[in-house]
Amino acid sequence: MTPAPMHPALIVFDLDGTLLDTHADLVESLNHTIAALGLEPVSYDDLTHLVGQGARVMIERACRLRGHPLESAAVPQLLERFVAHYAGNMPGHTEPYPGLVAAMDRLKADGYRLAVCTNKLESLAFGLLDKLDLVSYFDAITGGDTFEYRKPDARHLTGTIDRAGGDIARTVMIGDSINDIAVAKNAAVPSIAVPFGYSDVPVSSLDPDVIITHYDELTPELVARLLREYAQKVAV
Ligand SMILES: O=C(O)COP(=O)(O)O
Ligand SMILES: [Mg+2]
Repeated sequence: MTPAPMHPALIVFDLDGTLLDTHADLVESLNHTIAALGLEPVSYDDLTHLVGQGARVMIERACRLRGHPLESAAVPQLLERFVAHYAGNMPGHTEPYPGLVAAMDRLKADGYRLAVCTNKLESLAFGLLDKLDLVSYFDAITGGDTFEYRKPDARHLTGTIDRAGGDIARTVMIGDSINDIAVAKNAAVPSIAVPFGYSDVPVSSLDPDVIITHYDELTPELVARLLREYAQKVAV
């Protein structure tokens, strides 16, 4: 009997703080948004506590931080202000992290598929990756509004895997913060954490399977080993 063809292995990336260093533009657009309410700007240090659940939650958290909790009716207009500013300035100061593009080239040359699973709005994620000429690397790009659920709900990751034509048993999730490692655990997928993003706690405390400090470490061999070891661990 001919064995069933294996799905190509898939690497699913978080976006903000993982693929791209977006912090300067997030802070700028957030401060532009809350300035409409006369609130003092937030800083990069604040961002690690504000980002993670998409723009709407980031705006709500920033206003609360500045002592101005929002009525829910006020949110849509502020979200619109944020999106218009952010989309109008893309790509701004945003850049891929060092070594990312070379790592993606290496993995694709080895037959890996790549996808993005972010809590950023899908249109902003797609638009930003497009401005940076990175869209063609990915078989799927899903955002916090693509489905009716988002990270850390396992279905955001499993839905991304389906769209990318991947197989959950041959998928690795890579991210910078708690939602990414939690979604991987919730979906029973191995995780890689990067410490250069926007986590408000050390990534080691999130208990990822591997931590890489630079994309030079993201090799086909590392991913293959991680998939092998995770499968053995689950089988025990
Ligand atoms: O925009 C956010 O709040 C989070 O985005 P991320 O999931 O790509 O880190
Ligand atoms: Mg992130």
